[in-house]
Amino acid sequence: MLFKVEMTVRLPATMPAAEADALKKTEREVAQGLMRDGTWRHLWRVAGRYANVSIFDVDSVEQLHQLLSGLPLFPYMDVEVVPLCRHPSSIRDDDR
Ligand SMILES: O=C(O)C[C@H]1C=CC(=O)O1
Repeated sequence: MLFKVEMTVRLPATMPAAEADALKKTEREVAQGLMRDGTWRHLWRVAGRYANVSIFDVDSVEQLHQLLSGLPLFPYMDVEVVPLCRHPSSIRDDDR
């Protein structure tokens, strides 16, 4: 099942830089692990914002929720999830 997920990160201005850097480093490691195993298919920066648009390939909504809520930056994110299905006009065979 494919989902478009938009994550907007809002770290508190009062968070010490070292704590923010550590969270971002751990987040990157988790994200790259999920990208390597194919679960986090795409990760794009939204230009001009501390936000991303991602495509996840998961087995269930529960798996997606578990994954998103386990991200190190999750407590500081606004997350919007949109379910996707194949477009009948698509000529790609990697979008199902
Ligand atoms: O930077 C972000 O958009 C937040 C988050 C998503 C992946 C990652 O490494 O950090």
